Amino acid sequence: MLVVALALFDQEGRVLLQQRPPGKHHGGMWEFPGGKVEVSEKPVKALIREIAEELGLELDAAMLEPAFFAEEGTDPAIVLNLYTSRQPVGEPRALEGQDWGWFSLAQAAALPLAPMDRKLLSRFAG
Ligand SMILES: Nc1nc2c([nH]c(=O)n2[C@H]2C[C@H](O)[C@@H](COP(=O)(O)OP(=O)(O)OP(=O)(O)O)O2)c(=O)[nH]1
Repeated sequence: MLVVALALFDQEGRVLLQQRPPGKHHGGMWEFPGGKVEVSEKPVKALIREIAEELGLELDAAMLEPAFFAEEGTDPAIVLNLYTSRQPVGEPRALEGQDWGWFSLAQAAALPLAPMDRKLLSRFAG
């Protein structure tokens, strides 16, 4: 299964993270926004769709830079492709009622993160 997610940075170098709803897989843990790529869907299009659904932000493919990936599990194996964007995108709105925020990399690392998101975050910290 392919999942796409976005590390969106603001002008202060903080990254946007959101909290997974309670009751879902990894409920209550923090993650980069994104979601599953549908069959026959181009991954970058899936990411643009998910960001619009979750945060009300209209992104353009040209704003998205492929960054890192992580993988875990079997049956199904999950591959998470992370993109970055550092361009101003307007004010996010939590359209699915989720908590979200801008975090420095140190603040982000102190949150309870979903496992693949933690691995990906550590790539930015160098
Ligand atoms: N971001 C993230 N997702 C993970 C991790 N481990 C893991 O199994 N997943 C799964 C949970 C979800 O099935 C999927 C992420 O896609 P999603 O955000 O659209 O999932 P969802 O829970 O909203 O949707 P659903 O499973 O209820 O259909 O990847 C992880 O470490 N980080």
